Amino acid sequence: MKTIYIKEVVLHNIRVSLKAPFTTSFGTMQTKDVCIVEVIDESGISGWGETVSSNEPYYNEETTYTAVYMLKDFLIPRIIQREISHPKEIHEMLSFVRRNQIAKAALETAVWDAFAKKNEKSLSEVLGGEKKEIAVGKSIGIQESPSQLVEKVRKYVDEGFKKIKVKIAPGADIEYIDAVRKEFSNIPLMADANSAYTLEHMEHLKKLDKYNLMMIEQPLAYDDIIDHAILQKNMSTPICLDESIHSYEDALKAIELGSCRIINIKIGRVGGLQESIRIHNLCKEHNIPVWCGGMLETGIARAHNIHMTTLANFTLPGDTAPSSHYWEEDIVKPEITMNNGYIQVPSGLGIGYEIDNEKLKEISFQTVKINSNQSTHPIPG
Ligand SMILES: O=C(O)CCC(=O)c1ccccc1C(=O)O
Ligand SMILES: [Mg+2]
Repeated sequence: MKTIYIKEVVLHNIRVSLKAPFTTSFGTMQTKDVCIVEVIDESGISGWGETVSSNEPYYNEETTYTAVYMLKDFLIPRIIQREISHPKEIHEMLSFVRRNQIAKAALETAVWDAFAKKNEKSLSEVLGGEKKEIAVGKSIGIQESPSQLVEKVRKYVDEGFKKIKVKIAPGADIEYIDAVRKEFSNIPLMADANSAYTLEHMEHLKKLDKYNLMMIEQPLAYDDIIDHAILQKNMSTPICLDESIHSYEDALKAIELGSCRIINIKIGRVGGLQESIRIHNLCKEHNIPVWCGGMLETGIARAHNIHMTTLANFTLPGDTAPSSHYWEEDIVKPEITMNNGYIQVPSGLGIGYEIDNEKLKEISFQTVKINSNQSTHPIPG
């Protein structure tokens, strides 16, 4: 495989607006700032990544601007003007910085894209993926009433989505799930609580067991794996962890403790594609199915998600809805589309979608070019 030399990194800061506000137990999102990371190698190939954080540290501790800061002052200086023999090395190279996984993933995924392009392969090929198409699910935010939720679910079932995920929180849970199940007795259905409950709610959460849900995602605290193990022993619905899993080590401990039976892998949350692959392989060995979570990404990070989902143990549909479900305008061409609940994996080089440079320029409010280590901090290596 050809190595790449990282000549320059360009940070394009953009602001995007959702077509409709998205409400979870931790808040409502309408717009967000995204830092698009462009890694340019010596032959002029560009690889693309993005920060999948939101502007507020409510899902996890990172925000778009903590990520931008980490990228500029620590992460880019570590890899700029260096030869990279394989992108799987990046995670280790960036490990001198504790956590900040979303910032690391934005850079690491861009290097994977550039490396795949340099070697004239699709991202899926260099990751070792197998599927040519991936099954897609839809994540639905908290609605005003159960009947409004039922209408949303009807719309997405009609569009062909292979899994319906409903956000829940205390006060918007049993009634909502009950209404959906009454109307759709057989659809693949799950709930995501985004850490809205504690063990005090155990008897309440057990009421969900009768609805034949595929899983309940992250019911308890964002950093917990102990209480989840207790809850899992007392609930028949499989627990899926999202927020609690930041690394291979976290996944290993959660599996050993019995904290979950399914894991949602988000490239941003675990610090990149290499760590995602390690978690995927670990889960495969332990018969833990995985699926690809979403962070309301633009087309760039969704493309990474699509390629990652081609790995064999992504056996459940992911939160990788088509472009038209998110932003007023996407920045990839052609936009990501779905057919009967499947997205065809692009076979072009790297992420396989072009960046709409005109649009990117139009919506960038700040562009920063970095082509040398200008950090005032000591950077190892
Ligand atoms: O991108 C998507 O469609 C998934 C949306 C979603 O559920 C989500 C969006 C932002 C932050 C956290 C989550 C989550 O999976 O918990
Ligand atoms: Mg989640």
